[in-house]
Amino acid sequence: MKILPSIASASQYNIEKELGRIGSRYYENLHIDIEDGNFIPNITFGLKTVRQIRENYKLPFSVHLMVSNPENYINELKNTGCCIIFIHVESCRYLSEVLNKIKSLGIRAGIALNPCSDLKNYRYLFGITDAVMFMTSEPDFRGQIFNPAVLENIEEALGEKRLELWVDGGVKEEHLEFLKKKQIDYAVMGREIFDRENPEDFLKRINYK
Ligand SMILES: O=C(CO)[C@H](O)[C@H](O)COP(=O)(O)O
Repeated sequence: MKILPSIASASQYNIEKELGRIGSRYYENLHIDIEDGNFIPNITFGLKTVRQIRENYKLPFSVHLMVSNPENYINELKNTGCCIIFIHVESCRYLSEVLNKIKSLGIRAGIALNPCSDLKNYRYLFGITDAVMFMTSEPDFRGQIFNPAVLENIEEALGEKRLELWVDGGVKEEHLEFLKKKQIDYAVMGREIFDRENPEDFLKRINYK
């Protein structure tokens, strides 16, 4: 399992400095939550900020669109070095259309599920989606406490299908063993990384042990 830092949980006042604190050696890509104040109440980054980070930072981005109408963001993200874009299953009507649009740009496409959504209802997308992300807490400032119950029925929902599995929300070091047992491939971590005195050392320790 690989750990990815989520820049939305860093100090928004000091993005450049925060990127310096995590360096670029000990993780695969930078996780960016784009939140629009509509799909969820909080607002994080706009596309202009994403483009400016791109100009000054070399690793790929995994982008998590926590927005209404994610289809409006896809073209703009084309040249920003995204390795994967997640759209929320609750955010638009025609999910397969948006996933195919992302893939047509040569970017991997994933579905993200809020804690209340049941993966079983999205099995029809298993042939299209490259990955599934489970929100392991409610998004935004709603406590964001890791809830293991979100992952209770994933084996049943997945059946024989082997999809790349991600988790995001409230993940702490103490949850990593449980997540490995659940065969999670990527765990996104925000506060657990950026609230540390030396986040780069932490990434080195958990990703390279
Ligand atoms: O910001 C978020 C949702 O709004 C995400 O949950 C974030 O990527 C992870 O943050 P944390 O690990 O601090 O819960």
